[in-house]
Amino acid sequence: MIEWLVLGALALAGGASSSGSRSSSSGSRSPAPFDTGEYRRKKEADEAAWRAGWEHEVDRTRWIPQSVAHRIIETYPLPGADRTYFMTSIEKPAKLKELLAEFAAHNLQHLAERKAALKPFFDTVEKNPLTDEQMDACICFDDAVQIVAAAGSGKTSTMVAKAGYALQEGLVAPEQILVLAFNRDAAKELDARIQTRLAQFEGVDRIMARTFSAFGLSLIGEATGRRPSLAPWVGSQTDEVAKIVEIVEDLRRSDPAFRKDWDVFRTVYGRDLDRWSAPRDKANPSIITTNGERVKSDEERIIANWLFHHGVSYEYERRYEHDTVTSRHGQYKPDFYYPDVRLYHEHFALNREGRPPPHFDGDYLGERRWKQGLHQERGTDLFETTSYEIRSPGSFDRLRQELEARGLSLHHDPDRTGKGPPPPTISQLASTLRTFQQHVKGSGLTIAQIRAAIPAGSDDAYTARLTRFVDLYERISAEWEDRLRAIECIDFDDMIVAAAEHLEAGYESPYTLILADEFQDSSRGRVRLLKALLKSRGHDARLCVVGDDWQGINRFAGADLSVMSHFKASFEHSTRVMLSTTFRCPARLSEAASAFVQANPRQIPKTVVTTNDYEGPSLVAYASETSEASTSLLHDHLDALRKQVASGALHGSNGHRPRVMLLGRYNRDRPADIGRWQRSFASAFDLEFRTVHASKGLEADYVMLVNLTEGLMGFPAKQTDDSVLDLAMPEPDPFPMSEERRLFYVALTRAKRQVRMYTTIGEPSRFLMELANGGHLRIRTTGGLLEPCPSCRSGHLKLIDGRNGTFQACSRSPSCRFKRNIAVRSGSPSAGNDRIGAPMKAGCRCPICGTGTLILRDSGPYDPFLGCSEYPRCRARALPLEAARI
Ligand SMILES: Nc1ncnc2c1ncn2[C@@H]1O[C@H](COP(=O)(O)OP(=O)(O)OP(=O)(O)O)[C@@H](O)[C@H]1O
Repeated sequence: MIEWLVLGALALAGGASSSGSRSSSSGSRSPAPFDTGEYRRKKEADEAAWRAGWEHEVDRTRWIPQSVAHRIIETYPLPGADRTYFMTSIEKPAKLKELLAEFAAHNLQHLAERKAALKPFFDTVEKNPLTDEQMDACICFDDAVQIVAAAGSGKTSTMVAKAGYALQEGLVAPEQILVLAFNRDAAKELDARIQTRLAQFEGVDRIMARTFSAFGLSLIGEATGRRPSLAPWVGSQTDEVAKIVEIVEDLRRSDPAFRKDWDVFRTVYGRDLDRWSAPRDKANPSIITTNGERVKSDEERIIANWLFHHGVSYEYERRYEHDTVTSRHGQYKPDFYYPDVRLYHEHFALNREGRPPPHFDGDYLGERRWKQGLHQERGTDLFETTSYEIRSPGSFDRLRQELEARGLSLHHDPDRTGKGPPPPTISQLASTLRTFQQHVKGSGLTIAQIRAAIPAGSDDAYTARLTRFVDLYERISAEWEDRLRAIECIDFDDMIVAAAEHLEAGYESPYTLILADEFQDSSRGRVRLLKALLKSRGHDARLCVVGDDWQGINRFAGADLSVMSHFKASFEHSTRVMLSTTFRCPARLSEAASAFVQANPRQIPKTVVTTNDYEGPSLVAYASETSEASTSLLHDHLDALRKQVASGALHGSNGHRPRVMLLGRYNRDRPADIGRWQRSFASAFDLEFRTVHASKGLEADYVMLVNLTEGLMGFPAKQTDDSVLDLAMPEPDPFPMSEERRLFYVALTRAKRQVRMYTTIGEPSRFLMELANGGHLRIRTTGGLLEPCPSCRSGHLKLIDGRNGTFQACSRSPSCRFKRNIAVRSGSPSAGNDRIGAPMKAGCRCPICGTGTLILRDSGPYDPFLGCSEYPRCRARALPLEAARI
């Protein structure tokens, strides 16, 4: 549905006509206290004269864009003379609304007429006849149209058809059409599709289909007569990151102050902190320091890493030197102890006002007083830090002073290695810096503006890290610019900005229809370029962008998803059109994927419907003991598919060979045997491996998501949500892992039939558990089903043989304390049975009576079941684990 036309529908329902002459009584909001015949005639004459003044500006054989109504209201004095400023300010908005409704009603009829008249064209312009909403998107020629599309809704078809529609109707000449794409492959595909599908139009080869960058470069060349050169290292994310690494290494060599700042940042502040006010993510139970200790909080990890890299000898949670066990207190273990100077150190999660986070329960401040009193009473030394202090710029100043005052000498050693996870590498940080730089340059931000964006006084902000990051960025980006200048080159961000500047300074663009694909991947720099293209043509250019904010996965390359939600604010007189029919995913898959991605309330809501009536299971998951077992299961499944194809039981969709796509979060997820598998299954189906990023825009019958586990290199990946990026964003997205969530959505929506997910029992991905929790799938294991924990929603339930019988507990214990008694008294009274609510292993202790043993009974009229050895005294029954296997 086209947003604006709702107004037209209302106008039509109210009896308004779209003809040029209208009675003022139908829409004018002017008060008429003495509405005599003479007054009415005068009013009608005024209205007719007013309309006659501007009617030549309106082409009623075409779509009338909203800007026409706005221009009329601004240019032509309202009907009737002698208006006061006050009357005009009241009447103008009402008259504008009336005119917009009138034009919307016209457009609604125009839409219906053109659909009917051009049916043969719309049925053949693409491979499949266009749907109603695709035709709407083609015919709607508003000033700026935003097509918000679902995955698999035929975005490319719609773009091609829109260019074809414009040519068919003579709205533009081929050389006035500009099609912009995000990357080279997409630009090539669009160009090829336009050349084949629109071959009947003369001059179709003059349609310009380019990437934003290639277009920017040629525009600068035409505007200045000197085409600029791109630096040899730009264009590939890998090369750009390598350049940052080179700059960092050079600066470390040449500047000792930089070296120190960089090394301290990498080893102590390299990883981000969770928000102070949010409960800790239970899916991440262990926080491990570089030295290898398991600590209770991220802030403790940072303190420990600072101590470790400064060579301070410390003990974490060592037993206090005095016995403190009473009826109320256990043995006290202070957070840190410095044996060389006999100093205890407690770190408290307190904000600037001295309050603990809202989710803390218990008497946290009382505990603190107890600890302070204890040290005073026993005459031991206590040093305290708080969250506020550690997160503030001078985070470790007091601790350093205290330790040095006691005679310790501190030396930072960035190369010290421990048993725990090492700090991020130069190249990992360089990647974050490059992404940050793309956002900063794309938005034209200055260092002062970035510094001003560092939140002051917020409990959650990690200002110590943000400040240091911006200091480093300032040095590195200055060096980047120097190196560009030295070889008289520019980078892509400069190029987009420079192209926009030429247009803004008066260079006239020849394009009157601008189509931009994958708009969700645009930076603010690209939006500026599109605005400048429109402005350079005055009123006769139209923009149409196609995007799916649910598939915004290029933040790492400078994309700023807020361009989608801010479209209305960025482009005057815009309209939104939805493409909500997917031709790809089956209903259940589409529903699960839509619910999953919309868990983030920032995503634009839409209801996706599907034309795919595949009814088999569209989402299945398998958890194995090890990743090797998981790969072997995947191979078995591929072999089973091969057999089904060979026997004729399975075919590809639309008469094609079946296509199977293995997807991984990283390249390293590629199965080692993929080459061999491709050869041995070649007779049955096409098989390939891709990263999820590289699968964008593609589809397959079966999608198999491998290595779907938690962890640093898992899915979701941990390092993509760095909060430093928020400093360069107009509207940071506070929803955790939002970019990874969208990436997962992209993976799910590649499948035309089924998505199979492969994980391990120990570390299933939280995304997978969320789907299981939402009832969208069941996770199969070799031992039965993996039931998600209803409390933390990221762990799964395990059977535990306890002193008082068997119970279920969360795999994330002790971080998640969920426990459940599995005995359920639900047997019918006549049978008198006690059903056990989870499949059990034969031979384990009966959870109902606690004394008997569960024995497999497989004789008689019933399916095999486990019964208690104490029968008939105990009538417990359970499903055996083996029978639960699917
Ligand atoms: N009107 C239509 N009727 C039937 N099938 C269509 C129609 N339009 C497009 N399709 C088919 O839908 C599938 C998805 O199209 P396409 O790849 O263009 O979608 P997309 O919106 O670009 O997808 P994604 O956003 O996931 O990259 C293709 O197989 C295409 O041929």
